[in-house]
Order: sequence, then C-alpha cells, then structure tokens
Amino acid sequence: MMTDVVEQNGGPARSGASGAAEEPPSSGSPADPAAGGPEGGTGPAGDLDDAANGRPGDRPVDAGTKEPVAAAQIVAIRERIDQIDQALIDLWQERASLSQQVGATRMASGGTRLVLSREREILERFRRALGADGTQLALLLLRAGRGPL
Ligand SMILES: O=C(O)C(=O)C[C@]1(C(=O)O)C=C[C@@H](O)C=C1
Repeated sequence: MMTDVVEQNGGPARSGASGAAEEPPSSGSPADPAAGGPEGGTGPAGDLDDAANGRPGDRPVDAGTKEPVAAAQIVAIRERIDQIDQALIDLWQERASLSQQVGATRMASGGTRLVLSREREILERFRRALGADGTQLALLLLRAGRGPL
C-alpha cells in the first residue's frame, strides 16, 4: 500500500476508500449521538487540556469499542503509541533543524544548497527499510529540512 504524501488541504491522509472508518463493522445505523457527547462542564477546555493526550481532561476516551476489557487494553496500548508519536515529532523537528544548520553552513562557505548524492543515499536507506512508503517518508523528511526543491 502506498499513499500520496502531498496533502494540500492539510487534512489527514486517507489510505482507504471507505469514508466510514469509525463505524463498527456490523453497524448500518447512524452514529449514536450519546457516544462521545458532552460529558459535563468543568470550565473552559483550554484550562483542562491534558498535555499527554491532547484531549480536554474531562472527556472519556473513545476506544472504538464498548467492550470494557478491550477498551482498557486499547487505552494501555495507546499510551505507548502516544509516546512513540511524540518521539517521532521531536526527532522530526531535531532533524529538520540539523538539516537547516548543514545547509546554512554550506552556503555560507560558498557551497551548494543541496547535495543530491546525499539525498539519494537517504532515499535509498528508507526505501530499503520501508519500501515505497519509505521513499515517500524520506521525501517529506528532506523537504522539512531543506525546503521544497
Ligand atoms: O547532508 C547534507 O548535506 C544536508 O544538507 C542535509 C540534507 C538532509 O536533510 O538530509 C538536506 C539537503 C541536502 O540536499 C542533503 C541532505
């Protein structure tokens, strides 16, 4: 599976054709308005944002299932997913910053903005490890540092 990386609208990338990804498999009815509705106010959401999960602190987790054991497992696994996502974000930003430093150093010394042989090496490393999606990921990674070609 390969997904186009260019999302001009800034929205989430879609990898499937279905527009009903949050529906349970057997559900043909509209979403339950009670599920995920307001859960009682305790003040402005801005004061309650939970830095760990980005949700207002008083909102219950939507695990996508009503089965409590499965829901608890999902919540636990999501903790690690959130840690990984944060690490990816931190590393992404660190890499972009380092790439900009390299570019500025090179150009200040009369060098080129880009070194395409180095970019090919990086693209190949990602392709070898992750396949075609790796190539797309590396293209985004490179663009985050040196800007668009
Ligand atoms: O390694 C370099 O020479 C860089 O400038 C960094 C970097 C990158 O982000 O990896 C960015 C631009 C170059 O064309 C090649 C690689």
